[in-house]
Amino acid sequence: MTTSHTAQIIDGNALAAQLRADVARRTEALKAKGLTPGLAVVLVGDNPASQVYVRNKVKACSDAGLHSVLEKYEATMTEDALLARIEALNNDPAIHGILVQLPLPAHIDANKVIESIAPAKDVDGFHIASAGALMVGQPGFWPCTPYGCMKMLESIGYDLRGKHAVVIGRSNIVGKPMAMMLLQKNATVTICHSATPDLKAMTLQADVVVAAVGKRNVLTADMVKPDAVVIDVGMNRNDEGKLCGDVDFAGVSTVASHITPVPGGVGPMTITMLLVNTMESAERDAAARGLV
Ligand SMILES: Nc1nc2c(c(=O)[nH]1)N[C@@H](CN(C=O)c1ccc(C(=O)N[C@@H](CCC(=O)O)C(=O)O)cc1)CN2
Repeated sequence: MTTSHTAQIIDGNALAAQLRADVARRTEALKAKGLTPGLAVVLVGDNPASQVYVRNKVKACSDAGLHSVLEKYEATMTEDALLARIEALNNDPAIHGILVQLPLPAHIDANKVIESIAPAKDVDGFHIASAGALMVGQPGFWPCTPYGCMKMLESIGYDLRGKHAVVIGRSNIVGKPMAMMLLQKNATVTICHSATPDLKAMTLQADVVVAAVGKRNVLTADMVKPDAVVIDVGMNRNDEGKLCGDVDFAGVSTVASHITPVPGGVGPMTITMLLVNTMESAERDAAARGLV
């Protein structure tokens, strides 16, 4: 007799809705004390995907009751002009979070721009001060995508202590901070990347796999230990043009205990954690002003 196994899906849309409802409640509480959380979203250029993301961020703010401003600039904007705008937002008391949508046009140094954001308003968590704070376990903003992955693990009551987590991908905004967050929860962490000689040998030892490479079918069923938890951060298009992740979802679902889908998994959590970080920033401001 054969038994078929299907992993439980961790539904990013449902979890995002719960977290956004909590942000909305906290926003109301802050407004009652006279402070409205505010987010500035800065877009330079006309990248079509970026236009959709910034629209979604502004809408998410308005749905949760946060104030937001969308600053859109031509692709020809100079780096100096952008730095001047960020300086103004750093000094604007109505703004608790600043995000500059990436990618930026090639003539602008993205690192320089990110480093110009005041760490206290770095709700994307991309500033070196935020990365350093995460590394040493100090308070600071965590980058939204890996932070969302941690919330997904928390949502299934997963205890990372003593577990082996394998992160595939070493980007500054997902892979590296993801590894630090898992380590902070006492997992044993392995980071794999394009120069890892035998990826399968690593993933077969993993209790948790986070795939964040940006390449289809990086993780297939034969590479997964039975009952592992699989988090898919990838966003790719298949041959039919349909959105898909880095993981062979159908195959891996027959082996894993839990899995995140694409779309509807990590993606919706990214914008949600941006709201959470903006709310935290506003709450810190309220505390500093003696309002709470
Ligand atoms: N300043 C930033 N720039 C960029 C970030 C970021 O976090 N901060 N991340 C990405 C883009 N991004 C948000 O900006 C983002 C990407 C994808 C999703 C999402 O919800 N994906 C959905 C599918 C959407 C679709 O159907 O196309 C999903 O996976 O379910 C949200 C945000 C680069 N730039």
